[in-house]
Amino acid sequence: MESLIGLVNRIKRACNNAFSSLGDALPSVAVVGGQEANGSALANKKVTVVFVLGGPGSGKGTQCTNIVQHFGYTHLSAGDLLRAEMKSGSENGDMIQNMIKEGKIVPSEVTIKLLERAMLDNGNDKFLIDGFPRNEENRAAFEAVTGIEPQFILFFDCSEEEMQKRLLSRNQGRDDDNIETIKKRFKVYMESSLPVIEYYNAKGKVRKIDATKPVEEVFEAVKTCFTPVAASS
Ligand SMILES: Nc1ncnc2c1ncn2[C@@H]1O[C@H](COP(=O)(O)OP(=O)(O)O)[C@@H](O)[C@H]1O
Ligand SMILES: Nc1ccn([C@@H]2O[C@H](COP(=O)(O)OP(=O)(O)O)[C@@H](O)[C@H]2O)c(=O)n1
Ligand SMILES: [Mg+2]
Repeated sequence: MESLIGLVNRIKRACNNAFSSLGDALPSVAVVGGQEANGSALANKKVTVVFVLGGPGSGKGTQCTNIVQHFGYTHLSAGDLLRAEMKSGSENGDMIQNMIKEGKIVPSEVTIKLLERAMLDNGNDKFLIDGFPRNEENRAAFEAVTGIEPQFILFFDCSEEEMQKRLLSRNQGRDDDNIETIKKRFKVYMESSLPVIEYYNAKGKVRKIDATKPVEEVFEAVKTCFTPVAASS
């Protein structure tokens, strides 16, 4: 018997033949992991995603650890995934290392693959995606590839002075926590990442938190963003 995918593709071919004068051919259905998907294996896994955004050193990672403990999400840090990929000896290792050292944003293709794999490999269906999307290319590509619309955006708003102080005393041996790279990261944040936050703000999806306060106070504010969601699910 003809498979569903075969049938869909046959119908599309027929439509393309019939309407070829109308322009681009319709895309074929991709088969991922033996299942039908729209270019992403995630199309078959229903997931809830919260994007955790804010400048370098604003406290994203710290608060994600707290959220995981209280609200059952799985924390995926785009930066951590890229650093692990770099250390794994991947063919993209040198490129990732250079981008991080320069404070630049790694092409979406690489980061999205890592995020997709992490979500598929994890049994949980609720994810905090920390430090992504960091520019318009990240945002548009993630939406196009995965079809995932974030539940909301947690935005840690912090002064540059405070973020710089925190980064310089983070002590995690990171190549990019030096004053030269920090300045570059702040510039990329202002020019490329803030517009993404503004994009979601216009859609009413941003929960803004004053992140200059001490960790415990920030978490009190964070809790108010999650409690209604947790109670209703
Ligand atoms: N509210 C806070 N007040 C003071 N220091 C903080 C606060 N939140 C995080 N830190 C510290 O600042 C540094 C950066 O925090 P981190 O969570 O790694 O930020 P991000 O992931 O946004 O870069 C870490 O050393 C962390 O312990
Ligand atoms: N979506 C992302 C996230 C991080 N990165 C790279 O990884 C670096 C560190 O990101 P991070 O999220 O770990 O940094 P913090 O904001 O936590 O300090 C960034 O400066 C980028 O070079 C990226 O290219 N694309
Ligand atoms: Mg971080």
